[in-house]
Amino acid sequence: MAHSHTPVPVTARRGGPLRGRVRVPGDKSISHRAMIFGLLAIGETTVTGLLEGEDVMRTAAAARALGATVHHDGPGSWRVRGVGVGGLREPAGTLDFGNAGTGSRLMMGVCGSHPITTTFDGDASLRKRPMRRILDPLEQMGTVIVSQEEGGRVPLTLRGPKEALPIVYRTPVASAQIKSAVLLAGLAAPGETTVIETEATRDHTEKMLTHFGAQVTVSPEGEHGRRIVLKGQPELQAAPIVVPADPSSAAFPLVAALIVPGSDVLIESVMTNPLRSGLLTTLREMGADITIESEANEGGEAVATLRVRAGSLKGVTVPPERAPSMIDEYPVLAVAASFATGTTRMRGLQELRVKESDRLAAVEAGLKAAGVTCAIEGDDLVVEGSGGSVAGGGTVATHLDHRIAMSFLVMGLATDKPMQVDDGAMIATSFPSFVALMNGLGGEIG
Ligand SMILES: O=C(O)C1=C[C@@H](OP(=O)(O)O)[C@@H](O)[C@H](O)C1
Ligand SMILES: C=C(OP(=O)(O)O)C(=O)O
Repeated sequence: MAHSHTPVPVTARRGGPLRGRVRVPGDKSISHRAMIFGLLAIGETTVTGLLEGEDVMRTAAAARALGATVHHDGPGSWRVRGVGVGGLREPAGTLDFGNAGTGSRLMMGVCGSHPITTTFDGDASLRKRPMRRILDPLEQMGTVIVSQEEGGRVPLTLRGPKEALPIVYRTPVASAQIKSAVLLAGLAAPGETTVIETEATRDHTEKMLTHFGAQVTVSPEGEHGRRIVLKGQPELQAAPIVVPADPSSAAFPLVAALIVPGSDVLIESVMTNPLRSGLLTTLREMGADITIESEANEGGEAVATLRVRAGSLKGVTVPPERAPSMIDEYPVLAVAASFATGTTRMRGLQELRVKESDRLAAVEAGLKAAGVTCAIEGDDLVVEGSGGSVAGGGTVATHLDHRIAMSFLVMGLATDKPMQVDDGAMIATSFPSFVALMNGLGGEIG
């Protein structure tokens, strides 16, 4: 599959304070799931606020290939007419998920429990990411792995059983993608499918299963975990979906406003689901000036308008059990930590090694390119804060990783010398309007 693109270098430089009011695009996790639930429901699902990033568009294309009718009515507004659980059509070609771990892994769960053969592929980043974590439970449910690249990588082909077996599955690592793949596979199985997680991860799949009429029970498991039980073979009924603004995207203007002196920014209606809010907790512990201007509910999720003002930050230790609730925000937290006074230790980051890039290594290299002292110690990242002034001036290798690109562009808005990233093309996977939005606040990115 041809995936080469011409790298687009992008530079960020320090200018005046950031000022204004913004709303970031719809949540990526919920947007993928909107397409997937739309496909699996009977009737027409309407979606508003959908993230129209490349990752979600891949999931929309896969939903079409599996039999859904997908209409785009206007910005963020979509309609999906589904085929129902059990009704998937065997796709004519390979399902190409590009850069998207979430889309590919959740769809493996969907397809793997249906009696069809499906081939999954993606870009050079996705081809490096571990899929065994999805294939293992699927094999227990009766899926045949027809072919796979070494170590369970894409391209890979699945053949689903006539009727999937329900399982009880304890996720080996804290991962909403594993949990969701097993629950989505369990939809096609008779009886109860159970997922047990030791650390609670984002709960969008459970909430949307309930919203679409499935029977799901969630109970606590140990100190931080959950047990989720799904009754299989429900008839999912189409239901409207309102996608709230993505806290993982909001993290970029948020951290930028904290580190660019004199900034005062309002970020509208950001989803504050506690399983996604670890960054807010951590930044507040660091002394960040973040206040809530208003609170509301959008599509069953709490949202809040955040007012963020620049100010001094202090280093903190981030406990490992907080990782699931801020997993994608560590790169930009490391940027904030570079400007803080004192040391920030982020503990238990092993999962960062298997994201779009090895984010532990990419963050360490980027911080060093900017003149920041940092180290990886086991699974921890330790950043020595500069107390406010960071040299910058380096070029950061982004390794096809949108969050690495955006994090170091945010950094460049506050460093003494500009920061360049080698390729900004992947920003379009999750936040296509990033550069325009940041520049609208007064940033100098281009
Ligand atoms: O379920 C989801 O929507 C996601 C789960 C997380 O991945 P893991 O499940 O691999 O931790 C996260 O990093 C990803 O961006 C989105
Ligand atoms: C890890 C991420 O996404 P995915 O796993 O869907 O590629 C992310 O968006 O930071």
